[in-house]
Amino acid sequence: MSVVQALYPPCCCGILQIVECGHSAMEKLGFTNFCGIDAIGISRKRKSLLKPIMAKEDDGASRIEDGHQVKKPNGLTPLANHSAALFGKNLSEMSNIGNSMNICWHECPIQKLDREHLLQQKGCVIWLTGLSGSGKSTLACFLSRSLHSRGKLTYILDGDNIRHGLNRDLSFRAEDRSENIRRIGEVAKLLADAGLICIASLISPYRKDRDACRALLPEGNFIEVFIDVPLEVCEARDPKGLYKLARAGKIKGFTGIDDPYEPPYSCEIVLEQKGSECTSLGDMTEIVISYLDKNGYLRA
Ligand SMILES: Nc1ncnc2c1ncn2[C@@H]1O[C@H](COP(=O)(O)OS(=O)(=O)O)[C@@H](OP(=O)(O)O)[C@H]1O
Ligand SMILES: Nc1ncnc2c1ncn2[C@@H]1O[C@H](COP(=O)(O)OP(=O)(O)O)[C@@H](O)[C@H]1O
Repeated sequence: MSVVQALYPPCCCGILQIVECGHSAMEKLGFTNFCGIDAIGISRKRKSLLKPIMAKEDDGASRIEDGHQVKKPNGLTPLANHSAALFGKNLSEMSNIGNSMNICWHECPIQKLDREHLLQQKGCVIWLTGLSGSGKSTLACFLSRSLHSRGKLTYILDGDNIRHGLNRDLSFRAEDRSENIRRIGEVAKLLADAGLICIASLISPYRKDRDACRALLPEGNFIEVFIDVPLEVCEARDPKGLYKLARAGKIKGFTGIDDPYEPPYSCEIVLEQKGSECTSLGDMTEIVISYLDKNGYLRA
């Protein structure tokens, strides 16, 4: 008898279970045998859907490979590489990421391109960065409305809004801002992979955090838009009265006052003021949308 950790039911969305299967049950339930290991499956036809991830043969002993004992903390031993090859998978795909041990990436036959075809657009992230009061949230809404009217699916990730839920545990200390941006970057990546035009609108004051989000996405999928509005203008707008509080020392570490904002060295789009005039929201929207159009994001 073998113990196999496999997807059950054996399909992409199956639940990972440890299944014990013996020879007698095997035939009755249509279990299959591969590489000397009895494992659960529906039929031989569906064998390709069966993705055993780790197995421990019933002697319970751990294997020695290259002079090392191969045993995972949960007591399961990796399948031999020839088993992995049978499924077109290499055991090196088993990963430890951060604190997550023994995890494995699962592919689905419906991919980003299929979703893009359905939506007739290309999934991407428009990353709006700039000081508080520079107009990020307003532009995000203008963009969303304009794209919506062209039949394009968008979703806004607004820093302020995400801090009401997913990121409510984060403060405005540098490391928390970084974590805020990292999480939003990861969510944006998922939305872009879903085929959406994701509009992320957050101060994201540190260059390295924005660059890290860019690095999460395929080349060309991260469109950084710097809303370059001077501090004096933002401060004069002060729609929430936060600059006033920051100047009075009632808010510590306010971006632009006593916390830094690092403008991008190079980014896809810079929306600047024209002299003392603010670029109109209509013009800003048009600049971003023509960039998307010219670069093929508005078709599949
Ligand atoms: N200390 C400090 N510094 C900057 N901003 C502050 C601060 N405290 C509260 N706020 C309010 O939080 C909004 C910014 O949230 P973000 O998630 O975009 O910030 S960051 O990217 O993590 O820096 C920001 O919203 P916007 O004005 O829309 O940018 C402010 O309303
Ligand atoms: N291009 C613009 N010209 C003039 N006022 C603007 C422009 N963009 C935004 N505003 C105004 O500036 C204020 C701040 O805009 P908001 O979108 O809340 O900025 P942010 O999200 O960057 O804090 C709002 O009162 C908004 O109406």
